Amino acid sequence: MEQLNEFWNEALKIIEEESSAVSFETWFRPISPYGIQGNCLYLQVENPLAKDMLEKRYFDLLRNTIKQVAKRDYEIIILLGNELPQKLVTEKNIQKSHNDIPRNLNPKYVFSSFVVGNSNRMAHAASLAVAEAPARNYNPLFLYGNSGLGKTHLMHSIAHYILEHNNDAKVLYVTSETFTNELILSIQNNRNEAFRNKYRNIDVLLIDDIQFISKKEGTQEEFFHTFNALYESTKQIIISSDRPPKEIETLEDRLRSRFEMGLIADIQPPDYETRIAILRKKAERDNLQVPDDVMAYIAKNIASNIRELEGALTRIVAFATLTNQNISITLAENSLKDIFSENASAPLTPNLIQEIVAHHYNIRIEDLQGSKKPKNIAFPRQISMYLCRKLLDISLPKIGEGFGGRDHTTVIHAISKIEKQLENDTALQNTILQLEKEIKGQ
Ligand SMILES: Nc1ncnc2c1ncn2[C@@H]1O[C@H](COP(=O)(O)OP(=O)(O)OP(=O)(O)O)[C@@H](O)[C@H]1O
Repeated sequence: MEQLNEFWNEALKIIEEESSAVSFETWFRPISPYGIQGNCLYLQVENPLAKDMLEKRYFDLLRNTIKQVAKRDYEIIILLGNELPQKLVTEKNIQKSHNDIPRNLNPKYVFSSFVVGNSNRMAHAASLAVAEAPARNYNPLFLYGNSGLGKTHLMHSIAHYILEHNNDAKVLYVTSETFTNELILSIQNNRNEAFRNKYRNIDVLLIDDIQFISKKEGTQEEFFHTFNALYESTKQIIISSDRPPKEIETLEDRLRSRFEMGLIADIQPPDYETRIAILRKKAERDNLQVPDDVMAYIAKNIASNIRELEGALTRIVAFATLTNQNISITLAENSLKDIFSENASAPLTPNLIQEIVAHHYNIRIEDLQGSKKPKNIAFPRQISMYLCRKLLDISLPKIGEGFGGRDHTTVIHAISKIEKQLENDTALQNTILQLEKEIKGQ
C-alpha cells in the first residue's frame, strides 16, 4: 500500500520525462490528486482550460502513466475544485503490485500494439516464444534490422509480457550506451561489485543497439563475462542491433560466436499492406479520424521507416488541428510537402547536415568527419553535431559515428558548448536559424 501523494509524485516524474518542460509546468505540476474510490482516480485541476487540455490532449499520457505506476487501469476523472463530489469517501492509499514496471519500458510498446506482417513475422514469433518461455529454446535471441523498424518495440513487449506473467521476474532492459556508461562509472567509483551484481542477478537481460559496443574493448570484455554468467545460470538474453553479428565490425570473435549461438531474426521494411495496418492501428489508438485515401497517400510515400510513417500521420493531424481544417489529401500534401518536396527530397541525415554546414563555413565535408582540430574546423564540427542532435531522431553514439567514430562524450561536450554559447550570442542564433532552414529545404 502506498500513499496517494507518493504514488502521484512517482507518476509525475515519468510525465516530466515524457513531456516538454513548459507543458509539464503548465498542465501537470498544478494537478492535485484528490482521491480514489473503487476503480476511479480523481484528479483536481485549477481551471477549465487545464481540464480541457488534460482531457483532450494529454489523456493517454496520464492514463498510461498511471497504469504503469499503479499496475492497474484506473478510470481517471479530472475535476475542478467546485465539481468535486462532496461525499466522496476517498481512499488515500493505492494498491500496487510489488513488481513495478521499470521506468525505462514504454507502456505503449506491447505485443498487442505491434502489427505483424511478412517483414517482421519471424521476429515477432521468436519474441513471443521467448516471452512465453524465457531461457528455454532461443538463447540468446538476436533481433536485427534498420532503424525505426520495431526492434525496441519488440524488446519492450517481451519485457512487459514476462513481467505481466511472472510478478517476481527480474527483468532489465538497457541500451548498450547505458551499459557502457554504467560500467565506466562503476570503474571510476570503485563500484565494480555493485555493477556486476546488478547485471548478473537478473532473470532476463535485454540489451538494445549492441552495435555500439563494437569499438569499445573494455565494454566487450565486461559484456562477455555478463553474458556467460547469465547464460550459464539459464537466464534469458535478448540483443538487438542494426545489423547481424557477422557484420558488426571489430566485434570480438568470442562475442560474435556467443551472439550466433541462439536464434537470429531480422526485421525488414514493411510492405504496403503492413504500413496501412500500422497507420490504422495508430489512428485507432489515438482516436483519430483519418480518411483511407490519406492513409494510402502516407503509406505510398514512406516505405522504409515506421517511425517516419507514424511521424507523418502525427504531422497531418497536427496541421489539421492547428489550421482548423478537415483531413484531406490536399491537406496531407501541404503538411508533408517539405518532407517530400524536391528541395528536401534528400532525407534528413547527418551527411546532409554536414554538407550544408561545410558549405556555409567554406570547408570540406571530409574535414568535419576527420580528426583535425583547428578552430575553423572544430567549431563548424560542433555546430554540425548540435544540429544532428536537434534535428534528427538519433542517439549520441550514432551521431559520433557520423563524425569519424567519435565517442559520445565528445558529442555531449560539443552540444553543450553550442547550447551555452547560444544563450547570449545573437549572431550564432541567426546562423543556426539559417542553417536549419537550409537543412529543411525551406
Ligand atoms: N510492427 C509494428 N507495429 C506497430 N508499430 C510499430 C511496428 N514496428 C515499429 N513500430 C513503431 O515504430 C516506431 C519505431 O520503432 P522502434 O523504436 O521499435 O524501432 P527500432 O528498430 O528500435 O529503431 P532504432 O534502431 O532507431 O532504435 C515506434 O513508435 C514503434 O512503436
